[in-house]
Amino acid sequence: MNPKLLSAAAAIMRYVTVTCQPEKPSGRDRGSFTIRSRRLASCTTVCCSGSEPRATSKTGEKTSSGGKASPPRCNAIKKFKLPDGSEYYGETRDGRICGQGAWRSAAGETYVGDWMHDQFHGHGRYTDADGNTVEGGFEQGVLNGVGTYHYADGRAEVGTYARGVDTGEGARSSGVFKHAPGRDLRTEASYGEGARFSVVFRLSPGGDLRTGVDTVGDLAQSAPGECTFQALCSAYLRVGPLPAINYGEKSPRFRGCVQHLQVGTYARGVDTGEGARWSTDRALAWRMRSGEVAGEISLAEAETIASSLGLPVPESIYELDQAARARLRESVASLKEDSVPDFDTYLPATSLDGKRSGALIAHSKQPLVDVAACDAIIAECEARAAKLGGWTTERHENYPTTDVPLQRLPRALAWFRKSLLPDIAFPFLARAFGFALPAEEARIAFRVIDAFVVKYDAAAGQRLLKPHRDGSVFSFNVALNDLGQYEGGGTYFQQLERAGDVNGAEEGSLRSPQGHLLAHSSALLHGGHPITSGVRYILVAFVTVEGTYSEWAYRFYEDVRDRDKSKE
Ligand SMILES: O=C(O)CCC(=O)C(=O)O
Ligand SMILES: [Fe+2]
Repeated sequence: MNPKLLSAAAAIMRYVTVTCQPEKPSGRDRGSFTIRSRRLASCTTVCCSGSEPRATSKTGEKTSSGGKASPPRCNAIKKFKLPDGSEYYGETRDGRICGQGAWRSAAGETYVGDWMHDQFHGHGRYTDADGNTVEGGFEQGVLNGVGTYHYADGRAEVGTYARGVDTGEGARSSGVFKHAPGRDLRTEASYGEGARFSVVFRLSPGGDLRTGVDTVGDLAQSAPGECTFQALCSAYLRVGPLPAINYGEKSPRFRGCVQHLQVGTYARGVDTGEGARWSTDRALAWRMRSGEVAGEISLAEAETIASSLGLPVPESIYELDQAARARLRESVASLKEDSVPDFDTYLPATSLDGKRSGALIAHSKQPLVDVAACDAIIAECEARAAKLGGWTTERHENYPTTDVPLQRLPRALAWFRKSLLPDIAFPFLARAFGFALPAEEARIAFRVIDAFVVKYDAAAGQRLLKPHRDGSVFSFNVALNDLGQYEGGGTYFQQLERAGDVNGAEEGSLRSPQGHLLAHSSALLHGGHPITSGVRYILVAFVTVEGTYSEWAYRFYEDVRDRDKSKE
């Protein structure tokens, strides 16, 4: 991601001195930027009124954690548009960007923080259009010093970065990678419990891209030297096997997330010291050395690395805050084993030790999410799709859905973390699958690894989702619109179809009215039943359980899958 910083800063550099059209200085109007930096806010209101020069930051904080420059003196707050459609709001000096300010590109990237000579310089936070964020010290447009990455898929990394590691032509622009021949591009991915692999993209001196699975060391695929991220991913996907995944069957029946593939060390601003990386669910951690994964480590070791860098363990984008966690703990503790469940169950099963029984599918009898919340999510999705070029169709391996990931929907994501997970979905999972879980504490040990809104449209785009198994332990979906808005549809389960119409399931499909929640073991063969008219929206989430239970999760998944397959 960081090479983008270079091109972004360079683009500004080219335009700002020549063409910027400053609007009336206005110290308080922050335009439409989301300004997250407290320092910026204090600067705009306190330090930089009119043309008063500013000697030091009012907060007394260091200007940069990596850059050595003394704090620049600003002389005006300006807001302007650049010819490429990007916008800047903040301090300037002699017609150049200098001091503190916020920038947003037409594609949706943002940078909030310190600037000098039209470049990111000092302390700042850059977010690319996919929601990947890096926060730390910058020097002349590249990350320098200590920094924290938050990847859009939820993984995070801390490390020490230094300038001057020139790896050639590395640059990422609008999803296109240009590579220096001979340079290795390494990616690695996590597919939930015990399911991980890494993959290398290697360029031959002739510029061909070769991809392969790291553990196999066999670089089999070749593609042109310049390709999109998607092409990188599909090049990998054609290479095929998921070496450590061992879910027993190869795709195409496995639905995982292409999004989990991340390109690492590939351009300037490379991390040069020791760092740590975490998986999305924070169940796994790796030691990072000079931008390379240097082996898996315990969570405690990763925490030690972070604190030696003076950084906290990065929070997961799906993490519950303290208050939400306390509510969840309380509501799960008060669950009564013998009360009548307010959900229908399907596919009876026993726990792995055979001592408790329950079911693998649970469907709420009542709406659990109110109409306003459902409508707001659909509206946010459609607004975002209209503004930023549509729904994604390529995030999931083999079984893509037309979806928008929740990290691109800030309001929906906040609601999901603060309300849906702790107050509705996790208690529901605890209740429905408590029989299968290996310990009491496991009832509050759920972790989301991916969440997104899917749109099925009978007239255009996706009408159905073919049978598959998800790459998580439990999956749930919330029906976001009313049954009257489409015909057909619903969540299909092969076993329900085989068993005949169980409990109102038609052709094996459970049709949920708006606001209802349907949760199931991810290992069941299931899909999106075809819709024949209208539009269907659902919110889908893939859930694992905390690392302590990974052994259990692995066995549970295999057990369900094997029994499911034996019924095929
Ligand atoms: O359409 C449905 O109800 C199922 C969706 C699903 O299985 C998925 O997105 O993985
Ligand atoms: Fe699924």
